[in-house]
Amino acid sequence: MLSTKVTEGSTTVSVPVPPEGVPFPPSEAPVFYNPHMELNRDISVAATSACAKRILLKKDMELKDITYLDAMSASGIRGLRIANEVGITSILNDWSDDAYGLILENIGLTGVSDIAEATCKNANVLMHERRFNIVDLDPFGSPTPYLDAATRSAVHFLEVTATDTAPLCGAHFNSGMRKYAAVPLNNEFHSEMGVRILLGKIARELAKHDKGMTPLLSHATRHYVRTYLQVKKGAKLADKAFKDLGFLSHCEHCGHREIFHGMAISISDHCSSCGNDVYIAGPLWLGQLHEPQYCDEVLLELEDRSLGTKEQAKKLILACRDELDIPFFYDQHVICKMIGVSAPAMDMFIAALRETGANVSRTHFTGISFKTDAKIDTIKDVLRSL
Ligand SMILES: C[S@@+](CC[C@H](N)C(=O)[O-])C[C@H]1O[C@@H](n2cnc3c(N)ncnc32)[C@H](O)[C@@H]1O
Ligand SMILES: [Zn+2]
Repeated sequence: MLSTKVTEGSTTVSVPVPPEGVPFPPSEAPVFYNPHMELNRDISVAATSACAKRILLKKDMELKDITYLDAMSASGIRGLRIANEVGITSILNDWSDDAYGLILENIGLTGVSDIAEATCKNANVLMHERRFNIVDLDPFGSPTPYLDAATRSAVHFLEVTATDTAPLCGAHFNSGMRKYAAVPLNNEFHSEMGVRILLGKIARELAKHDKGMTPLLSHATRHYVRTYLQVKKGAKLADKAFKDLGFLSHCEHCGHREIFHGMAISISDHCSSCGNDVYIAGPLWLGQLHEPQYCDEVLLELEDRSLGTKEQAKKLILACRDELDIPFFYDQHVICKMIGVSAPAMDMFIAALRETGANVSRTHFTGISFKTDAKIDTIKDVLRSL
């Protein structure tokens, strides 16, 4: 295998050069490496370090005794960065022999053999056999085939990437139904819907193992969703998580949205604002996507490090931290089109909406989106007035 050295953060590993003519990202290359996921990995290093510090606050253990499973390692770059840049023990697993060989080579290259272990197993088998303080899933496409084992294996934290955004966001409806057992809506806030469908699925998988979850940070970036969850054992905590599951209705006629907490509930299929038929999505996670204090911990970690995507990462985490805890956003351009006005500058619009007494924030999802507790009619009145 032709290889080249890449450095991310303070870690250098060997990665394959994809054969000529192989489309990018090179999922057909002997071992996968996607340079466009550096942002994802930079944030993972900072976020996992913040998780490790939280474990140390509660447990009498040393940093190197904390275990982090990189369940689908490929070249090992993610887990090796965690070992090298965070100092906890990484278990680097991949079922491909080519990947396993490269992981062994990279452990030597990075000089972390005292806190790195390579395994070559089906991730599901490994996660059913062993428990880890932190479990990280970074599969091709959907993480759903691994969630039963991962939610069983993760003792303190679970980190998940999903790149199957088309099923999650409603563009591939049947596939989304099969994988997530949830109804998505392919509308202007589908990206947030995708995050909430993924979290809803994880909450239900954790509940099977009598575990509850607290989302610490979740973001939809480019072609993927990434989430960091604190996991806690206890049937009551699992039951509590169910209170954060529910449904959302969306009226495409007037733009009104409504949420319904719980699984055994009755939902009107008529808009309470204009009376037209609504679309209903769910079950979704309706609770928090981010814990502001954790976001601050991650920001501190980012500040202390030399990272290729540092400024981009900080901007993203700040946007997540400052987002209102409301389970949907509005797209300013969609509402403007609905009422036939041109879109005003976002800052001016947000200031004017705040003057009505409403809470308003931007979101990390898109530059033209906002969250608010104002009613749709108030939003429209403000847009008409500008
Ligand atoms: C998206 S890549 C991982 C990328 C890597 N985490 C990174 O940051 O560069 C997915 C990897 O999962 C491996 N894989 C797929 N299914 C697996 C399974 N059931 N068990 C173990 N590894 C698996 C593939 O061989 C591939 O190397
Ligand atoms: Zn309506």
